[in-house]
Amino acid sequence: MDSTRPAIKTRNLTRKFGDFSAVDNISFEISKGEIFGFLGANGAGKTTAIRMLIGLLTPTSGEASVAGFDVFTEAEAIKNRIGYMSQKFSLYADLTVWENIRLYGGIYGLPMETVKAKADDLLKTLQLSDARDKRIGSLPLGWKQKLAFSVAVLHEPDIVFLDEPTGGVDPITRRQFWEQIYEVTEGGTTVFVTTHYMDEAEYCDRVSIMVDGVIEALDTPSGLKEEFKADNIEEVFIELARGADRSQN
Ligand SMILES: Nc1ncnc2c1ncn2[C@@H]1O[C@H](COP(=O)(O)OP(=O)(O)OP(=O)(O)O)[C@@H](O)[C@H]1O
Repeated sequence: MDSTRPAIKTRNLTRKFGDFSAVDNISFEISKGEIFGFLGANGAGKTTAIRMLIGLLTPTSGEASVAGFDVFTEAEAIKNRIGYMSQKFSLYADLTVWENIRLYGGIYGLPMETVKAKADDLLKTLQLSDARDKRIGSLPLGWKQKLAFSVAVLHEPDIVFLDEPTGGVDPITRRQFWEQIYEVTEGGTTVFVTTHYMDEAEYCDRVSIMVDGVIEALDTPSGLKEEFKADNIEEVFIELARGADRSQN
């Protein structure tokens, strides 16, 4: 991918369901290798935005390109250049660790030799070599998440989309997960991540905060704290999300 071109670019990207604007004119540019935190309360429109960016949902209006491809006309090309992981869509619980890696390697079109070599490497790095033939369903959640991330970047995508990747695990396990994120960005991969954990927002290069479908703030964590005269991102988030109609929080 051309390093001068934004990894993701949107302009007035909008998705309506009937008269309801789930995502309302969002605009931003994300650089190659950037970690972009996409925050918002429940129902803010994060998943809808991600579904448009990964080519699963057609926008109602606006523009967006991902890895240089247009979301309206080149959705298939986008799918080949991205990785995706969410709490809801991840690895197959009934397959073993190795079977999952092999399956995804096949889906991504990698040669079997490459898949084997990558599997050896990643299992060693994650200290999971002994779990190679264990069913995914039998592993602790934190391991499943680390493995799901490794599988989502197996094909060395330009961009990886992570939708609440660390839900339900302790802070130390989440921190280890973020070490993996930093590692892939060193190789130039761009990370687009949603989270409800505000400490994780501080780990991002830039953060946007979405309220009722609209991006209300977008800056570096330190820039946001300065702008809102807050000690941490949680305070900024609460200040903005307080006015939301959609959130139950
Ligand atoms: N297919 C759909 N039809 C109608 N409304 C929808 C549809 N998908 C999402 N919505 C609505 O759009 C709004 C945004 O939903 P979305 O799932 O994008 O929010 P979110 O920020 O990802 O929330 P969460 O953090 O709870 O996952 C919500 O009010 C939701 O009910």
